[in-house]
Amino acid sequence: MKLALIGVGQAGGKVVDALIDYDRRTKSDYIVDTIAVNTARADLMGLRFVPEAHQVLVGTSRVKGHGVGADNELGAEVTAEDVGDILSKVDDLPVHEIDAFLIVAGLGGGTGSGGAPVIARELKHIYTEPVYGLGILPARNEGGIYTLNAARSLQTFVGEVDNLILFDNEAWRRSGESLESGYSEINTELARRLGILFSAGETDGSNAVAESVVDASEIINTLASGGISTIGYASVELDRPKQGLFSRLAGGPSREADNGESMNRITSLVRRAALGRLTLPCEIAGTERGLVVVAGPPDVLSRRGIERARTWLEEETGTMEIRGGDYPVESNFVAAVTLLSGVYNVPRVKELQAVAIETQRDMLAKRQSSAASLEELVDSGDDGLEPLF
Ligand SMILES: Nc1nc2c(ncn2[C@@H]2O[C@H](COP(=O)(O)OP(=O)(O)OP(=O)(O)O)[C@@H](O)[C@H]2O)c(=O)[nH]1
Repeated sequence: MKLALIGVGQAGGKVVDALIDYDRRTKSDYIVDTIAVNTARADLMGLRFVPEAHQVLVGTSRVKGHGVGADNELGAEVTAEDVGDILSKVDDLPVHEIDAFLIVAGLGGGTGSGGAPVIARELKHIYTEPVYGLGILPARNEGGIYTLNAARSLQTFVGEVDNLILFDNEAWRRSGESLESGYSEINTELARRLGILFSAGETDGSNAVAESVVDASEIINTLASGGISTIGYASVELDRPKQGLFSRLAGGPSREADNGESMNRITSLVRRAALGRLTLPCEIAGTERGLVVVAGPPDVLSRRGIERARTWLEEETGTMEIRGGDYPVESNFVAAVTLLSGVYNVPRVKELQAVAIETQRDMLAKRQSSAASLEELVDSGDDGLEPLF
């Protein structure tokens, strides 16, 4: 499946960088083009793979290239004011080659959290291709304002995109790591999941052994549930010599994969992917739609294994809309990716909303009490001075 990526804010840009890096190293080739949008000049300069010509600095007349300091209302305003500059960059992309847009942003800050929904709304207005979001939730220890931003942005963003894939930093952070090296590792994990999912939909059918390959329409139909999605992943190394890193297969041996070992490997991988650490932890029962992709060398891609895993996921989620297929690649591992779309039972989102309501109430109370204190202070110094105006 071919995508145009738009990274908004610092996290958005860095994650897009990580996705491009994975795409190039593995030759998965699902990214057609990229754009990075920011209010901070320094963040754009830090990008490694999004070329300068594809970068848009917004809000210069208001924030002079210094960012919006976690003020997501300001992030939304300046993005809306300069959205013409972003749209003219999108206009330069080969849109006829893409299947969808993916807008990537951290939802806890100001630029990505405020700007991403604005860009989504404009793209949906102009283009017929689906517009998906990839939103990153802040970790708990980032503080109230990040939580409040994320809760508000989530509500707006999910309403503007065709589907919002979420990644929760809280579920992925590890103690004892510096913030930067921690982010770099989790961005790579995220890139691997999206890389396998979206490049699976890129298999062109020329492959003689690819009998049940996933295609772009299956990904689009799965995401068509709307709402929020989460992605699971599990992999196992094969006991055989390494072959390349992860390159697409062109032709290959005939399929002799339906033996018990290959079948069991696949069913156990899919269970681990769906029940292990998801990009957004949630209860999988009640999921609206799902997709299972199993990637690996064709001689171990058991179709019966994938079918069994698909049926298992139908039972676990309680929906009949589980699609499944394989993705033949040269590798010395087998990997399963599960895309669960339209998930509702998400404790973290409920928690974010509850904390955000409390933070908003606290902020309002503090604002009122500061206003009262200031009035008291000024009044107490009543020395007969006339106010200026
Ligand atoms: N996974 C991941 N999350 C990140 C990364 N960098 C920042 N974040 C998260 O993204 C959130 C938003 O931060 P930024 O992207 O820096 O904020 P911004 O959108 O640039 O907005 P302002 O800095 O306020 O202008 C933070 O709360 C972090 O949770 C990253 O490299 N990877």
